[in-house]
Amino acid sequence: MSLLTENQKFWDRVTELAHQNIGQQAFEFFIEPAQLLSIEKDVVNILLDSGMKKDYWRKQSDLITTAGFEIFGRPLTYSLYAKDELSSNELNKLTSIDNVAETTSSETIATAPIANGLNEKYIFENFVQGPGNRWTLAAAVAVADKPGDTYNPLFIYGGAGLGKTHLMHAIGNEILKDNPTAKVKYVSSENFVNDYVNATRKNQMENFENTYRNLDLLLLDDVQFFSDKEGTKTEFFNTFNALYDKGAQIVLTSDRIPQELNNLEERLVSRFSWGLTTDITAPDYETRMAILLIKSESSRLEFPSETLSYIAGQIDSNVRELEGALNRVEFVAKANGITVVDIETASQALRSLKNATQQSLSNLTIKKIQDEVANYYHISFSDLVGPKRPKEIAFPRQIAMYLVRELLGTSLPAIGTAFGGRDHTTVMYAYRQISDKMKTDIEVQKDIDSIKRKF
Ligand SMILES: Nc1ncnc2c1ncn2[C@@H]1O[C@H](COP(=O)(O)OP(=O)(O)OP(=O)(O)O)[C@@H](O)[C@H]1O
Repeated sequence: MSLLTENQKFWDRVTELAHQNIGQQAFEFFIEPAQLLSIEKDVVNILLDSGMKKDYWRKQSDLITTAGFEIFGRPLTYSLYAKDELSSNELNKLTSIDNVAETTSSETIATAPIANGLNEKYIFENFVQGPGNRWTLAAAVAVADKPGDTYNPLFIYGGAGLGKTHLMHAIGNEILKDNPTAKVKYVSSENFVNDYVNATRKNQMENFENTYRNLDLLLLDDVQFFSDKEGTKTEFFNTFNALYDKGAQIVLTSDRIPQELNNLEERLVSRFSWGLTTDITAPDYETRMAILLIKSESSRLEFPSETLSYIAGQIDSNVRELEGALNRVEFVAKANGITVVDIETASQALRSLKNATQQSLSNLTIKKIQDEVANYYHISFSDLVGPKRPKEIAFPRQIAMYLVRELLGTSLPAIGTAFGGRDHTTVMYAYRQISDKMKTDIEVQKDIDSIKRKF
């Protein structure tokens, strides 16, 4: 029997099962107009006439699972497409896919469709280009154009809230626009580790590997938070190799350069440099203004340019905070029935935002700062406050002392006591060292920024 007939048989069985289980009207409305596009490995691609029917179909996994077992001897997952959500180009591409089932696969099949994790809001079109992100944006566009070809892996690093995640999602969304059946997955490093741990616990490693090693595009965010446990590191290494070897695209982000990822193995870090490592730095004034302009357009309020300029002048190192400031101003304006937002309103709103930040710092303690710093640099608390002096420990210690002084205003002798009874001149030296670096060293700025975000 040909594979094509097998597919048809499978689809006939799906509709037959549906007929038996649901009412005639629902059957005619939801099931009959649906079309089988293709069956690729474990995934059945189904085309609906309307996107509003997706919810109904999402609840019909039993039909697909049962028919999958009956015809192919294994459960299948499914992906839904809707004619009214696709451009004619996308539709043509989809409907020209050969209806070939790869029935030879002996892999264990996941029972739920793979969620790609993408946020559709993050696209290239609404990413504002500026001197701080120009090259990274160009690289991201090139990767989306020719995944697996131009820069593989693409490693994006930079400080908090500067658009790394936005660009990652934009790559995924763009690739799916060109190829809706591409297997794309966005995942934070933390969730990758969670998925792995859950899979080992539930004895579902084959599922895990099926999900991750069959991707066309893996977007792995914040690799600095990757667990340093042996098992997960090895799994990540193997996943990386499997994807790279089959030409799948890998995009990674981090708040620091690969060489400073102490949590990952050397052999993995060295692979990151096979592709392109590129950074994003803080937006200049013009870029901040352009971002504010775009974001304020979606509000029903009017923002004269001097107000936007005022906001852009207040927050200069983090786009997420810039957005937060704009939201805050919008909120205060709306609460006061203001439609044209003047500088006075903006400054009032941002004053209360600063107060709120101070409020959150009021719960901060020296111990909390020490713990976060130790955690960030993957050293123990006792090393941080202990006598050891190698650079990997002395530098985090200086950072922690700087933060305690900066955020809590603690006296130098008291800081010395909290760090293992050190002399106040040592603390002063540490504070000066880091203050100087903060003016010129982008890596130190990024580290401090990331640690502060934890508080
Ligand atoms: N150039 C830009 N144009 C438009 N929006 C931007 C730009 N840069 C950042 N943003 C917006 O700022 C917010 C924060 O960006 P994003 O989450 O991508 O930062 P990040 O670098 O991944 O930060 P983190 O390291 O903290 O995860 C998002 O809402 C994003 O859309």
